[in-house]
Amino acid sequence: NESYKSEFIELKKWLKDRKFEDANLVPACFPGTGRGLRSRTSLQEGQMIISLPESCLLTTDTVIQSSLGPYIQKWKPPPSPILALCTFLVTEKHAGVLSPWKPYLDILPTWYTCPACLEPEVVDLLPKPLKAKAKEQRAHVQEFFASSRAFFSSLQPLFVEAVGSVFSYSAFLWAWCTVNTRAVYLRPRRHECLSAEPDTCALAPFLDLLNHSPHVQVKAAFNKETACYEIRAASRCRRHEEVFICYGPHGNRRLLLEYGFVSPRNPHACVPVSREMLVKYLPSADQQMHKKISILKDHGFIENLTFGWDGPSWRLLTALKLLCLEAEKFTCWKKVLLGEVISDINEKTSLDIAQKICYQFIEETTAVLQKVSHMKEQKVSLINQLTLVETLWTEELRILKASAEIISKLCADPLP
Ligand SMILES: C[S@@+](CC[C@H](N)C(=O)[O-])C[C@H]1O[C@@H](n2cnc3c(N)ncnc32)[C@H](O)[C@@H]1O
Repeated sequence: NESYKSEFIELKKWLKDRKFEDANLVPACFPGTGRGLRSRTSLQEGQMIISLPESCLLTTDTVIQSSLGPYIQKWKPPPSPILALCTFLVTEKHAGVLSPWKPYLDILPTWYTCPACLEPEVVDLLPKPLKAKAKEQRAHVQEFFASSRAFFSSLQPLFVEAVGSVFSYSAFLWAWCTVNTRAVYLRPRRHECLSAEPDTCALAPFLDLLNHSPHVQVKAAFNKETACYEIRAASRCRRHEEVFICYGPHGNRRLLLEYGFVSPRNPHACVPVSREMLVKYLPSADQQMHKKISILKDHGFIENLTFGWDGPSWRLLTALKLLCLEAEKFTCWKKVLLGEVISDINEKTSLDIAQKICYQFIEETTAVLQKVSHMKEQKVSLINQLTLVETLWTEELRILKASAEIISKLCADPLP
């Protein structure tokens, strides 16, 4: 239980002043998921989990009505909605005790584990496609910061200190991560003084203490009639247990990229197979290989080929069956895409290749895990970041092992 902590007592008072009171949800620290909210009572399907009045939400309306408003209205080209929110967070954090948002700012994390915040040597340990996206994210935030500097300079009259010291890269990165990992979605709004990019983010104090579970369902939206952001349970929650919401049916790579965490036993998690890996174990002398690959491309079968908890995906097996088609059966390619069995040999060869790919992945994953474990011993300061990466790979190894077992069964009895 964390509700006795002074920052939560202050937050509760602040929320009460804004017409929000909740006796059921209690901030607490949970093994595995960290800080979140616990329910004092059991929650039934359809029951309201939380209903947060509009007066508690931090949106671009809040920013425009603040002392930043006139500066935003003057600035050309108009700042984006995200820039407005980030600027507000940095400004209010800097204001300290003078900020009316202090009780909320005080419960925000002081650091994040989004890829943009990870050390380059940790990013290097990520799976290749995720590594590329992590680098893109970092480059995006750096470029966003660099291109916003002139706007920050225009705010100098609001500060005693040099704006450069208030709007440092680390302060901006913190604000960007706060918005990106915690904001809820609101229907797009439009302000003439902001750019045309979608203005859909709102920070929702207290409500944003709810952690994600891929196993729950909720209904969340702003209710115009009650003027509250409401979340209703779509599945049951037992009393005294952590209350979860679902951020979306995301796999672990996406959760890490967007929110900086990984969900163990995530049913949406999978291990993707790249194009290079798909063809690696095929006979190189196949004259029809180019044609086969262009058929796969034309029919959208080259992306999203995965190993999952329940084995190689249907798409992966179908792509492999087409790539393994014997020369004399090539004309049957349409039937393959429709899921028809062409021959025993085609079924067997494609499964063999799926197995080889899976075994290679298992080997590679085990090697990375060893490297991470080594680094954890040597770089103690990076332990949190390394543990995150380790959890991702450990989950992927579990998925691959589950897939390998299923393939072995299918190999023993390909046409049950
Ligand atoms: C909206 S906040 C939820 C509250 C947050 N745990 C806190 O203490 O402020 C979202 C962040 O919580 C963490 N989180 C959410 N669900 C999680 C989970 N199932 N496991 C671990 N961390 C989780 C991630 O850091 C994520 O970026």
